[in-house]
Amino acid sequence: MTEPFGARLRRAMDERGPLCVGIDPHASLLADWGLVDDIAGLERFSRTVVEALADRVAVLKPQSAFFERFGSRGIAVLEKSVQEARAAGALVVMDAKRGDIGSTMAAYAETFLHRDAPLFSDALTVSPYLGYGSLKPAVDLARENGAGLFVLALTSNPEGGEVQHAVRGDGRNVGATMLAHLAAENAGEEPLGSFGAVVGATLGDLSSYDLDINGPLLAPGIGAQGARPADLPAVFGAAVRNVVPNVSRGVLRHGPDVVALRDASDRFADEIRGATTAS
Ligand SMILES: O=C(O)c1cc(=O)[nH]c(=O)n1[C@@H]1O[C@H](COP(=O)(O)O)[C@@H](O)[C@H]1O
Repeated sequence: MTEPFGARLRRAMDERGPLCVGIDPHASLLADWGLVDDIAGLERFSRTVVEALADRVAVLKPQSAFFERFGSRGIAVLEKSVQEARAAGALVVMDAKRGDIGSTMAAYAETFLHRDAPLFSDALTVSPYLGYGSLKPAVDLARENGAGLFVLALTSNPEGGEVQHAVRGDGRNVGATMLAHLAAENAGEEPLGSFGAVVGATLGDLSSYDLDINGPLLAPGIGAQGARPADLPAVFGAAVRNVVPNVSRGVLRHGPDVVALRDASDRFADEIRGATTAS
């Protein structure tokens, strides 16, 4: 049986530190790197990030949208990036934020979470806002294939609150409910469950939430969205040990020089280590 994602992630976090760097080939970043906004530019950008970072960070997170905008050739670049990043030792979280119902959700799951699929990734970001239960085909297939999910619970963007902070009849808000579902999913798993939550590092004090889901907390928002590694202990409290902080533009803007990308990533990794071990 394949080792579950949660166990593989825990080991990677212990060995490499918890930083997740995004592969987000924005048109503006391609321009800053002196690349044309075309398939060759996309290919060069992604290859450079993988070459620079896949052997040192725990997780790389390609943002599918930036590849999809080039159509089938963009998807081919995404496939190659995922495969090369995994071969170099990074875990890959595919950021595609999929969410659908029944057999359609099952097809999305087959796309990213079946071990034989060309886009197989260690984990996938998913949206539970068609109802947490709609994610069941993805949960099941992830379990079968040793993969994981990151479920959008409390997102980093200010607009997220109108859905996620909505209070239900039982007095609990929607985001807290998603965390509770994940805690149930991960119950009894050691050393860490495979079903994570996305919880923005930008959100300030989250002590009113039970973040103890026995699973990873993907924390985007550091760098370009204004959060800093030093904020992590105040935002996450004791759950900081399970936080996978994500930085995309904050690292990528230092390219295309491979050494500069590594230095930027190492600086974030050091700051995160300093902030989270001091807590
Ligand atoms: O699921 C995500 O990764 C995600 C969730 C969220 O709440 N906020 C968020 O910014 N993200 C993603 O994290 C990355 C953040 O990029 P930067 O703001 O450039 O560091 C982007 O790929 C976003 O799509």
